[in-house]
Amino acid sequence: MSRLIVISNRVSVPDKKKKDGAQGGLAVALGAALKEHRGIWFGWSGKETEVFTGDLNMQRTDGITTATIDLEPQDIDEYYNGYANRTLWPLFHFRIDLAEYERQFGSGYERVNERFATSVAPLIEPDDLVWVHDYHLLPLGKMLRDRGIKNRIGFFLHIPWPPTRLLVSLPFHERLVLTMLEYDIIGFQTREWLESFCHYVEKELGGTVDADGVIRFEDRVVKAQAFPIGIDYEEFSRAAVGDTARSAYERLVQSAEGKKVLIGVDRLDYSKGLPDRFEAYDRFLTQNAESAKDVVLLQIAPPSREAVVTYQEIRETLEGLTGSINGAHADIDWVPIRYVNRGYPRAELAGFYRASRIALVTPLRDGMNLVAKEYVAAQDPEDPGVLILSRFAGAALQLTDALMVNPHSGDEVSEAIRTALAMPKEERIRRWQGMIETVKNEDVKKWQKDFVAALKGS
Ligand SMILES: O=P(O)(O)OC[C@H]1O[C@H](O[C@H]2O[C@H](CO)[C@@H](O)[C@H](O)[C@H]2O)[C@H](O)[C@@H](O)[C@@H]1O
Ligand SMILES: O=c1ccn([C@@H]2O[C@H](COP(=O)(O)OP(=O)(O)O)[C@@H](O)[C@H]2O)c(=O)[nH]1
Repeated sequence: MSRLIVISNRVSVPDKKKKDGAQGGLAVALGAALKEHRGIWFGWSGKETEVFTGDLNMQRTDGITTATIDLEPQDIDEYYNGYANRTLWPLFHFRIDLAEYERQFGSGYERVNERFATSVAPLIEPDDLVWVHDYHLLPLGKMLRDRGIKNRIGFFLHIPWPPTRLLVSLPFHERLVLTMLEYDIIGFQTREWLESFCHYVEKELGGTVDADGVIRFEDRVVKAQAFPIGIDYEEFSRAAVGDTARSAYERLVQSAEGKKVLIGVDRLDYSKGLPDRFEAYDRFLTQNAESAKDVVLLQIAPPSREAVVTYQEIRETLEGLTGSINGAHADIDWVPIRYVNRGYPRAELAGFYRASRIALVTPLRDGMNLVAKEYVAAQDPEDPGVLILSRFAGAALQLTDALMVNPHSGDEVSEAIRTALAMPKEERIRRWQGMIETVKNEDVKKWQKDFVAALKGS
């Protein structure tokens, strides 16, 4: 079997003993995928160094070999906080109002991608398959080609691909997309993002795309395809009935004192639609005063990308909203929102999910959203809860039995909460059965198997 060289910005082997567990979906999925293959996971250590040396730190953790490099403060500022998270992330999540186009972000992004290429190239052997991940590393394939790497190289985008009319607002958009045509295969989470990419290639670059997603541009032939990512169903459903999950379940059930729990679990990110969600819940409490005290919202929101101002602002907004909603509705023995600014290990989350009658997964845009799938996987088949899901999450294309909402509409979300609370058990079971098959069958193992097969060209 060929070795797999996985390259992503963040390298973080899921550590069962770690207390916070808030790695984000990409790290969780790649940890699971790499356990299936021999190979190396390469990327940034998450640490700073005064002067970039390119020294590799190789480690073997939990059956996975990792190779990491440290970056200079200026690199982190311009590449990770800058171009990746102040330019591409907002633009790709349809927030051109938040996207910042600073020239030094672009040059920092290219410099760090060059540094990645120089450091990882010597690790690549002739038969290896190379798999690059996410918006931090769009041009890496081209930089590896420039260093003589002839291996099959694939790229997977974990976030949405924006419509052409938005993407063209990015200075040098053509140059960036042209570098992507050096990959052999490009994967997207959904058909929608795939189609947007193909539209750009045809309209802006003048390339051709055939019915199988084969793109032709000058001398390049690249295959583009959708590969919806899943969770490690086997591991997660095992964890969901383990001791940690059971005590987390008990803890939440006891503290809820008979109230129905609504749960949200999201990195503190403006793309997750948290202010709209809180406002919709506020509306629900106001419009349903008689049943308001029968519910409680638990929002777990670990801080994310804290050096970026828009992330500091979303934190302030939510603190203000939580205070005003709790102030307006609370009583001496009841607080409507439990807002928790920390992360929990997934085994604990599994218990919290199972103890919750409703999950509110209402991002304004999301590449996939693994929390939605984890919620479904953690339910009691005899008495499952209801998933309220944004139609703008990648997961909505697969979990069609969820209660689908427009997250921008407070009325719709408030109404969905009412419907979910009143939903008869038979309907909850029927909807859950529709979703669990997808979560189980289209899991992370299938995702990595399908992508690797396409990467091999088989
Ligand atoms: O590494 P961070 O900056 O802390 O951010 C965490 C990850 O966020 C994004 O996750 C995406 O990937 C998930 C799995 O495919 C997907 O379900 C979700 O919709 C995406 O938002 C980001 O794309 C990752 O690179 C980050 O590591
Ligand atoms: O306190 C937390 C919050 C989140 N997560 C995990 O982080 C991932 C979030 O992935 P998702 O695709 O929903 O969103 P992302 O953060 O990657 O945008 C899921 O596996 C969650 O279980 C976690 O382990 N602990």
